[in-house]
Formats: sequence, C-alpha cells, structure tokens
Amino acid sequence: MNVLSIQSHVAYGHVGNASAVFPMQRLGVEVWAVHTVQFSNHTGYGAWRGRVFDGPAIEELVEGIAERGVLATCDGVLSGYMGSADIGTAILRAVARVREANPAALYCCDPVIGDIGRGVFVRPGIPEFMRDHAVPAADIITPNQFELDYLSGIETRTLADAKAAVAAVQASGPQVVLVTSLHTEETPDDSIDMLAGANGQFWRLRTPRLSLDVNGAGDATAALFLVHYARSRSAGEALGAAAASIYGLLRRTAEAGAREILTVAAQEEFVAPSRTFPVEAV
Ligand SMILES: Nc1ncnc2c1ncn2[C@@H]1O[C@H](COP(=O)(O)OP(=O)(O)O)[C@@H](O)[C@H]1O
Ligand SMILES: Cc1ncc(COP(=O)(O)O)c(C=O)c1O
Ligand SMILES: [Mg+2]
Repeated sequence: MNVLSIQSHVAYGHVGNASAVFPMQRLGVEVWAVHTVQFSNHTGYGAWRGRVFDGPAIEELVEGIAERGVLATCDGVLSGYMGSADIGTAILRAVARVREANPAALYCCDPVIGDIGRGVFVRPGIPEFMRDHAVPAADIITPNQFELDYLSGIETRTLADAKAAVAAVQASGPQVVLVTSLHTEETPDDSIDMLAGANGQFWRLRTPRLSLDVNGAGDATAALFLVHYARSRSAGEALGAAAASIYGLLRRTAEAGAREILTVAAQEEFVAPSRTFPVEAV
C-alpha cells in the first residue's frame, strides 16, 4: 500500500507528518511524505523556527512523483493542517491527479480547524476552505468534536446530536467519518469517546481519559484510521484498531510524563496494541 501524506513536518518531536508517517510505515505502508511546512518544533511550545511552503512547492513535488509514473499505484492521500488556502488548493489538485490515475484511491482529510477550549487556531479562510472544498472532496474525514460542530452547523451535546451531525457532513461528500475526542452527555467524565459513521451505521468506542496534554495524537489517529480502513473497508474495524493503538501510545506517553508523544519508543502499539476496547454499534 502506498500513501501520499501531505502535512506539516517538525524536526524535533511528533506532529503532522512527524506523527503520521512512522506509524503507517510500521504497518508496512510506503509513505510518500510531502511537507507543507518545515518547523523546528510544533507551535504548542509558543516559539518555533522554520518555513511555511506554498502551493507551487507542493505541486512541484507531486509533479515530480507523477513523472516517476507511479501515481496509479497510490492507494490513498492523507492531509492534515493546511497553512494556507493556497496549500489546500494544491492538496486538492494532488487528490484529483491521484484519482485520475487510480479511481479507487481514498482521500482522507483531517479537517484541522480548532479544538474545544482553544477555539479556531488556523488562519482566516481555512475553516471555510475545509467546509466548502476539502471535506466535500474527501472519502474519509477525521474531525474532533469542535470541527464536527463547525462543519455540520450543529452544536453536539448528545450522542443523537453527534450522529445527526455526522449524517449532515456525510451529505456533503465524505462517506466515512471518524469523530475524535467526543464528549457527549452520555460520556462519563473519566472517559473519552470516538464515533465512526459509514453507510448509515454508527459505532462508538470508549477509553479511559488519560491525564496528559500533547500535540500530534490527531495526526497519528487519522493515519492509522486511513490504513486500517483501506485494508478492511470496515469503519468499525478501523475504529477498533486505530483507537487501541492511539490509546497504547498515549498511555505510554502519560506514564513517561513526556511532552512529545512516544511515537518511536511505543511503536509496538501500532502493530500489537497492549489493550483493545469494545466497538459498540450505536
Ligand atoms: N487525554 C486523552 N486521553 C485518552 N485519549 C486521548 C486523550 N487525548 C487524545 N486522545 C486520543 O487521541 C485521539 C485524537 O486526539 P484529538 O485530541 O481528538 O486530536 P486533535 O489533535 O486532532 O484534536 C482521541 O480521539 C483519543 O482517542
Ligand atoms: C505545525 C503543526 N502541525 C500540526 C499540529 C497538530 O497538533 P494537534 O494534533 O495537537 O492538533 C501542530 C500542533 O501544535 C503543529 O504545530
Ligand atoms: Mg486534529
């Protein structure tokens, strides 16, 4: 399996491609990593150095890959944080080129917009770009609850609200939706839910809430979910596999008290998670 992953990159630590690429490789996937930014470290530190690339820089690399004659062997495209709408447009052009070469290729868009508590943390214009262009073009999206609310225009308080919001977003294009970090009125305070929806069916998975504050977990989650969905074509199965790996990774990170997720030290969790959780049809 070959995945074109177009995301931010950091030299130190693990967010964006620096969080997503290795778990996919550990699962046996060839990853074609295109970086939208190259920063020293993630922006959660408050200070960083490095450069933001632009649309033409992304298109140039995709052109070079196309010149190798390999686009037809690309099974999926993964995108995450978009620095500008210009980069977003380049990503959607890459998706169109891959689909032209391989109509079966899946586009998984992590619609990074913001988070509960932090609000919108992307540049002006990006939320609208995600909602009006990127999400409708995707086969799979992996919003957190804040992003689900924005994309659907529904303020989700209950599981029924979340299901309605997923259905509303599915009507705009993506058939498979994974909601991360979901907390509804039904969710116990010491727990965290994920909700997957596909073909009119919904599955919920609940894990303990760990005491940690890290970045990059969503990027790894989208990557793992794409790979497991591409292989199984079951959103429920992909939910169970991705959630178990992420939980194992974060549990190890919390135990170590680390500021960065333990992508390398906890790599066994990507292939053989130490704990699995029931996937409940809801
Ligand atoms: N404190 C936590 N405890 C347990 N799991 C967590 C915690 N934070 C994140 N996760 C797991 O990581 C997944 C993705 O993280 P999330 O914070 O939703 O990503 P994003 O960075 O995109 O908002 C969540 O769905 C959840 O399974
Ligand atoms: C450059 C960059 N990309 C991606 C992310 C994604 O982090 P998170 O998964 O916490 O949203 C961050 C967060 O700080 C970042 O700085
Ligand atoms: Mg995210």
